[in-house]
Amino acid sequence: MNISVIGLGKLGLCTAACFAARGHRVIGLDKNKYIVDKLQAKQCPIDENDLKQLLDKAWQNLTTTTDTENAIFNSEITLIIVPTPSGPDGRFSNKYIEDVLYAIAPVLKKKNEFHVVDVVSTVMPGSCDKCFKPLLENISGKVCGRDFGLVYNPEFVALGSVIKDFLDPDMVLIGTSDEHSSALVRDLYVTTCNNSPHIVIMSLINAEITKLSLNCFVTMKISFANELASICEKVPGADIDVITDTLGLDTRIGKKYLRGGLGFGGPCFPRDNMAFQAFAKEAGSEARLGAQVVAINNSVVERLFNIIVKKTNKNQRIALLGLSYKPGTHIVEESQSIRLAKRLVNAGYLVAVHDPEALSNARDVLGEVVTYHDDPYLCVQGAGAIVLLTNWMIYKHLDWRRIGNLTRDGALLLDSWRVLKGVKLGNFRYIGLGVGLDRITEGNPYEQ
Ligand SMILES: NC(=O)C1=CN([C@@H]2O[C@H](COP(=O)(O)OP(=O)(O)OC[C@H]3O[C@@H](n4cnc5c(N)ncnc54)[C@H](O)[C@@H]3O)[C@@H](O)[C@H]2O)C=CC1
Ligand SMILES: O=C(O)[C@H]1O[C@H](OP(=O)(O)OP(=O)(O)OC[C@H]2O[C@@H](n3ccc(=O)[nH]c3=O)[C@H](O)[C@@H]2O)[C@H](O)[C@@H](O)[C@@H]1O
Repeated sequence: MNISVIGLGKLGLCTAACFAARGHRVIGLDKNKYIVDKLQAKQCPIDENDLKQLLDKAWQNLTTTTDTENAIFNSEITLIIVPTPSGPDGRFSNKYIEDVLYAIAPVLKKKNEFHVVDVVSTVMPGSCDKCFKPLLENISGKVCGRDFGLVYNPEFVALGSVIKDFLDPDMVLIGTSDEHSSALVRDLYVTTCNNSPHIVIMSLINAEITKLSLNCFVTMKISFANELASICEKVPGADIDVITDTLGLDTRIGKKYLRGGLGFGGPCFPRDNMAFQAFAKEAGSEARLGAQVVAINNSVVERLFNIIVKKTNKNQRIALLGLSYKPGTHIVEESQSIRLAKRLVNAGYLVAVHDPEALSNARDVLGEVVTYHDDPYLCVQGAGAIVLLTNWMIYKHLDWRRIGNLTRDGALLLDSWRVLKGVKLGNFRYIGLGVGLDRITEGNPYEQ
């Protein structure tokens, strides 16, 4: 098929590369000159697992242009994958999508063949029917569903595994204005995915609500696990992992995204929850669970902070290991670790931080109020407490006996994801978040 993709960022370029590597002819368009120049030089401008190798298979079918008319005339479907930033009220802005639609609509007016406009960006429910469709119809003078098609086709991919998730999805969601458009988009995915996903076709509004509610449901699972973890902490002998691992065996629940720990962060989950609440309010209803999911997530940082306050002296250095919102990325947007760092600094603690990839991004957000370390052993030197935050694999494999000698005697070791369970440790007071203490000994109550 002939596809155009407008917006070649973290999701758009991976999408374009997947289609092109599977033999579809793809025209990519981005307003960022750096991205276009790099692609024209056959270089990969985005840091995402497997993208470089996929592009090697895609180059022969992937061209770039800065001309919208060229992109529309030479394709049957246009995917729009531009940002939809959140406003202060939690709603996503359609500004960038509208910019693209204003450029596409006059071309639709001129084009005689049927063309499908496929919005992939995450949008507020109601955007397609109330905003995109009237905009395109008014400017093109054509009728949506008859002369051109409008599709809402969000992706369920996580950063770091965008390509794997894209090629092996559980489902493909297609909201559509008409059957012809959904059939075209379905064929595009059938000929691209490695597996045979469920392909679900529905109205535009239902697809918009489905995308947002899926992310909110997943975060509800995470917050459930974190609430359970906070209860387990108070119960001698209780262990969050033993319980959630077993809960996950029930197919009504499932194991994925049920890990108690630091809570969720990043550029997607937190803002999707806020948008869902704004959407419910706008619809004259209320997302009561959603508000609790966010409150429980915020309280994880408070739990960590309170343990640190209780178990250390203010003049002791606190070493935070892991700053990105999850391992495998340098992104610190809405990172729980960054929140904890700010909370500690504001309370007067001396904070030292380490991360294998996110130090530079963290410095942009935190400034010089903490000390930054490339070497974890230097970060923990003389610390009264070490807090294991983002669960990078390297932390499990550090020489913990050596670290025991570098830190203060009996330093607190607070392990958000319990990665050190079973690891031989030095002289620490070890606390796994979500683990109740079954041995209370005077003077060193948290030793396990
Ligand atoms: N990154 C991800 O894994 C996921 C992203 N999404 C959604 O996809 C959308 C895009 O996200 P990302 O790819 O992460 O954003 P991004 O910021 O990495 O990329 C967006 C790209 O669009 C380009 N752009 C903006 N306005 C344009 C215009 N008028 N014409 C041409 N290009 C334009 C920008 O230059 C940029 O390269 C957002 O709505 C996001 O919520 C949804 C699921 C996963
Ligand atoms: O809509 C989006 O844009 C995307 O948002 C998330 O993707 P992403 O934010 O990249 O990352 P995830 O790997 O899902 O992790 C999100 C957060 O949840 C946390 N998490 C994950 C799993 C878990 O059991 N517990 C938990 O706290 C992680 O630590 C991380 O902070 C979704 O997983 C994607 O399906 C979706 O397409």
